[in-house]
Amino acid sequence: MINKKKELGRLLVATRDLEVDDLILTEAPLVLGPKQETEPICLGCYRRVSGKYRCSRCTWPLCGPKCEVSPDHQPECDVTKAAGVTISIDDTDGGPHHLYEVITALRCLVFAGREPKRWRTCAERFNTRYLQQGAGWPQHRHNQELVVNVLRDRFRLHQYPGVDGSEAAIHTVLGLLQINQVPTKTSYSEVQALYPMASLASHSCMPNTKPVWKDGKLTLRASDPIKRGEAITFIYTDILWGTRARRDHLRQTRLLTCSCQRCADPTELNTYFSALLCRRCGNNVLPTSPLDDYDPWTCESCSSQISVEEVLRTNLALGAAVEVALAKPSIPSLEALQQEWTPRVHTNHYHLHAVKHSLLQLYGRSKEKASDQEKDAAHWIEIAKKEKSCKEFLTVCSRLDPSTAQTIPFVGLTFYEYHKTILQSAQKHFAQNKLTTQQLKKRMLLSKALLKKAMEIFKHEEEDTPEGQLYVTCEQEVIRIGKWMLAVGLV
Ligand SMILES: C[S@@+](CC[C@H](N)C(=O)[O-])C[C@H]1O[C@@H](n2cnc3c(N)ncnc32)[C@H](O)[C@@H]1O
Repeated sequence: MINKKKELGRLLVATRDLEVDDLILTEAPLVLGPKQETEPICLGCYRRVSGKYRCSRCTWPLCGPKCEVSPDHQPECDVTKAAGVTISIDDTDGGPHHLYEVITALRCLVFAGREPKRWRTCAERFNTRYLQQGAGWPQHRHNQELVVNVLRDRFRLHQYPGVDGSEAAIHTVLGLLQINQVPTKTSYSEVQALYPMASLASHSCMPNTKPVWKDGKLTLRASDPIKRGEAITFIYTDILWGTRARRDHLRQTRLLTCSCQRCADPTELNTYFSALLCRRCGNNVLPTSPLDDYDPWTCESCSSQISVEEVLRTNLALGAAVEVALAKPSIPSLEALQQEWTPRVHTNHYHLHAVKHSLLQLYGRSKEKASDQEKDAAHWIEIAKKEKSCKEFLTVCSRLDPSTAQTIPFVGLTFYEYHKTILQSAQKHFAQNKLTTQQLKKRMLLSKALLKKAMEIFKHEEEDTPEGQLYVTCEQEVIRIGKWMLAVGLV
């Protein structure tokens, strides 16, 4: 049901008490398209493209002939062909390509021209805060140069029959998209979409829904119990960022200031996800009043304070170092980074959390397929570190995202990596007569349970995605462990 609240505007509320996994809605998008900033992707299915295949009608890079006739691709295909434009995107391996910035706005305008009544009914409900900012909005100049001018000068959208391609109309759809688009994870990449209902859901950093994209539709299920009358919420930022980073991002992209329970909690649900360490006594330094951007941070123990500017400088420097290290990850470089920064920030700090996720995949990998004899002391040290990192990573994620709805790739993969540590050390200790048969059986069952946890998390993922493939690997591994248990007489 659509409701209204002074501080939130329109919002969706539950019309009855909902249990976890209860269906809230299933709906097709009004318009779906690439995010404004995106790498070259197929405009039919949203896979990364190599650039080798071009649409025979319009020359946009696609992944093959099937996508030429995809209904999603038709608006820009028609407009590009009519304008006689040849698309030249040569560097498909590089980063985002500016030409993609026009696509979703163009699709909205074509849709508005073809189905004016449906567009108007929905657009009237959408939030227009961005539009009220007009040319004062920092994105306005960027949009003018890279979307409005391109759509008019190159694609001649204003001359395309039945479409309002005026500057004002283009800025309006860009404004509506900015605030009301729902990040939508298709099988191959994250895109943006406007939905008649889902676009009205409000934001929370502790969202209560689980979005699943299947067969061209968004299905929304409850990820937490939701009481009748309570808001249905999404997260419009990254759940694995610290509070200041999330709040800044939300203010810049959605013009909203979040004050949810996590944002208001200095410890971020007991994770210490943004905590720094005190230079004087080494204890946690936390925001004194987390919803105030200018208040200094205070040490929990000795009460000494750090200015917000220093906090931001520290996060910026650590973030930059992590970005460099993760671009070419290796155990020595990531461990060196951890060692350098753990005296300054909490071990759960969000930037170090990302480092941990990379390390937990790297540990034990080089000798994973080696024979038992080849697995030396260094390998077993790595396995011990891997197990510790997996446990720590999962503990933090379970507090920030108990349902795992928002952290599927990270948490699912970590459960998979975790099972390897239990399996390998159990087999080693059994071979060394350090485990009884019963203890071995318990370890094997734990290892299988971890795999099943990963499978549960990946169960909705398509088979040709990395997560879908990992689901299959987990399934095969469960069978392999079962056979091994049978062979050694454990079952
Ligand atoms: C996707 S729209 C949601 C529908 C919107 N409430 C409306 O009135 O049309 C996002 C906008 O809703 C408002 N909003 C959503 N969640 C909010 C929150 N947690 N705190 C403050 N404003 C919020 C902000 O104005 C934000 O830009």
